[in-house]
Amino acid sequence: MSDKSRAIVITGNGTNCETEAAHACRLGGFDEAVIAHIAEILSGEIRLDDFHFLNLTGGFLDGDDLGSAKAQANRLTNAKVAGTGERLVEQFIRFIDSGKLILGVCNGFQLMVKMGMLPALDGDHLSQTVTLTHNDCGRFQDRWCYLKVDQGSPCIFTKGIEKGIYLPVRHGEGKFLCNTTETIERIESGHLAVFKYSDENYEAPSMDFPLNPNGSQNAVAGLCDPTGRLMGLMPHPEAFVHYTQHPRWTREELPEDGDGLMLYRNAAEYVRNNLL
Ligand SMILES: NC(=O)CC[C@H](N)C(=O)O
Repeated sequence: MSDKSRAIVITGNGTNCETEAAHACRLGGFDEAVIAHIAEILSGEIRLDDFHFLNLTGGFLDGDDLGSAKAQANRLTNAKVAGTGERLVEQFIRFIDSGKLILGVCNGFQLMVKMGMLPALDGDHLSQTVTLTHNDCGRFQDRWCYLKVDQGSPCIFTKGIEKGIYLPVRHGEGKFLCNTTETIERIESGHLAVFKYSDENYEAPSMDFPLNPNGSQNAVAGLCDPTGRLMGLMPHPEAFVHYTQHPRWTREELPEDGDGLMLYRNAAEYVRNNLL
């Protein structure tokens, strides 16, 4: 592979925000960010092996039919890559095992949990143990949320975030739920619940609507796996990379960078330091 840091954004079957995700990767410091249709990957034209950072974006995969991202999770788990004899999921596992990074945003987070990539408590990235389901309020939520960061987390994307970040959510199925109490306990004790919906001072996780827009268990908004290299979150970091995207930018003094940019900067730095 070249000495350039390379990000890939997978699109198709109902994704959106791919242009924003690729822009955030470039702004964060990646030398290249390629937007690839899932068909180009399944046809073997583009290989995940040629990239360091995989982005699974937001959207409405298969129209959210069968539950958000469920059909795509089944497709990606079972589909073969043309001309190679291997299943696409083998490319995913090789990607993970070679120390690379994956970020799933919103529909991409839903896809990661439904494929089993997160939280992957025992290092098994293909068994589903948690889900994201219909918001408690019964409606789509489109609003900005305060996300308290867990500073004890192994997550590589959140290094240097002091208290929390402010990002928009746009989803109908963002309620995080675990299959058993043991799962949530292990997520908590491993500091894998990287972001929690909180009050505006990032002091305490909140179960109150609308601070917590969906009723997520333990107010979980984002998760990482035990390696810290795989992360998913319901809010959209790519939607706040510059201060003019903030809802009150004409009235408040804000730094140039939007809060979401930090995740992409950290990813680019990690790749430069560990994978090139
Ligand atoms: N913005 C998104 O990615 C939406 C995610 C998903 N389709 C939902 O509504 O829950």
